[in-house]
Amino acid sequence: MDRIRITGGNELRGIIPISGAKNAALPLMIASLLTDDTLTLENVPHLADVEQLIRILGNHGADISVNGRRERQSEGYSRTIHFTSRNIVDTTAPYELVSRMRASFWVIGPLLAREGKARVSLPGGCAIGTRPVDLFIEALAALGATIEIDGGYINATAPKGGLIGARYVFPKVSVGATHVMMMAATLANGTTTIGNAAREPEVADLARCLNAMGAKITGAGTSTITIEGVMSLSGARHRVLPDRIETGTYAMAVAMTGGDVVLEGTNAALLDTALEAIRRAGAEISETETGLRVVRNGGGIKPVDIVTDPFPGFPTDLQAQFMGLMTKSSGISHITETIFENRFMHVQELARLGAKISLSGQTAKIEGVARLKGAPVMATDLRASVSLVIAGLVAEGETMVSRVYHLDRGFERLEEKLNRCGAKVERVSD
Ligand SMILES: CC(=O)N[C@H]1[C@@H](OP(=O)(O)OP(=O)(O)OC[C@H]2O[C@@H](n3ccc(=O)[nH]c3=O)[C@H](O)[C@@H]2O)O[C@H](CO)[C@@H](O)[C@@H]1O
Ligand SMILES: C=C(OP(=O)(O)O)C(=O)O
Repeated sequence: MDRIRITGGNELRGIIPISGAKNAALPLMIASLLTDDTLTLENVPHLADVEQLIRILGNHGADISVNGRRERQSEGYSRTIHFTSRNIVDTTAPYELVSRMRASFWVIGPLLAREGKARVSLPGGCAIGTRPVDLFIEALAALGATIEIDGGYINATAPKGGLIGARYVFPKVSVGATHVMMMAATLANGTTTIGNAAREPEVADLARCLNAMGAKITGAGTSTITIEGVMSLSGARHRVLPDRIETGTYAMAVAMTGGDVVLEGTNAALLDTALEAIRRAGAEISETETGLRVVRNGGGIKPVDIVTDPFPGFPTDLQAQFMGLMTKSSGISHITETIFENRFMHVQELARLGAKISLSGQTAKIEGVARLKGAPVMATDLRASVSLVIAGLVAEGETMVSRVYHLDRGFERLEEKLNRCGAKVERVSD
């Protein structure tokens, strides 16, 4: 199993190309099941989750071809991939495939809308909370589907004439359930209105792609989305938007080590709240022609309190990384997690490096320390693992991160991107 060895103490200086967003690419790939035509996606990141979803879509009958090419001068590595699901050969998404990744459950929306039925295993994904699927069930039932849970699977069946447009207000904001209801409603009879919809940029990106395929969606990116059902969707070509979580992660890494880095191919509007927190922590962030420039030349790291929230709030997917940054601040900061009930597993691992963190319910209190010291640590989930890398970049000596398969789910060529900017990060295969 691979591990990552970080030798701390180097500033970051240079250019980091930002990849296409994992959390946009996954629902976009799933949307290809809605049409018998070809959906071409550009800027798809090369990640374990993308490879796993390729296997899942293949199981439903998708024909998938990849054009590998380097897309930007300073070496972006994302790929263009063509997805063609001429026929759906299987409407079952089996446990062995779905249990490894939460987003694979979302195939339920397109399968149900196009084929009138779907049998999908209850999902897996990062162990950051219980992560129920009640909102998906309610949303699909609102469109007329009959849902049964049987042997760890959800069996969903559409009415004879297909799904029926409806008005549904989510009792709680859910990114995944918004994606699924929006996809399912594109082929429903009549108009669907989704209230209290997730406003994440990835939802708006999915709607842009669906509209390019012939869907009639307005309001995506706001909390009310309207979808006028159409008879069928066609193929399209769509570019995946930049990864705001990768952007925020590297911005926090620079704030941590000090230095001067341009994050290429991304933009501030994707993560305003997080950038504001990083600025308050002491980094300067400006927009450039090619992306975002992050600079911290001396001045230390200031303590900043944050609370995670659905977009446009501070993203839960950047909470662990921000905690990594705060371990070296000059005072006391508080981080409150409101989205997932078990997303503090990085606390005990950061403590191995010398961080001083105490937990009270959903709030962590971080007392900044003058020095962190390298140690063996274990990645517990995707974003937790990269918080250990951020801490390792300034820890004295060597930090060895194990279980890096978590990291490979969501960070494309992390070692290479950091090393080009002066870090010392090495993958060790046992
Ligand atoms: C692949 C992907 O895009 N994953 C992201 C997506 O996950 P995901 O779509 O799974 O997250 P949700 O927005 O659905 O979850 C938000 C909250 O709603 C709860 N909930 C959700 C569905 C449901 O049926 N019932 C229910 O109670 C969840 O347990 C959680 O407490 O959004 C999360 C919140 O921004 C991010 O952390 C994940 O990185
Ligand atoms: C939690 C995440 O992914 P997933 O929803 O697939 O578990 C994530 O991307 O941080």
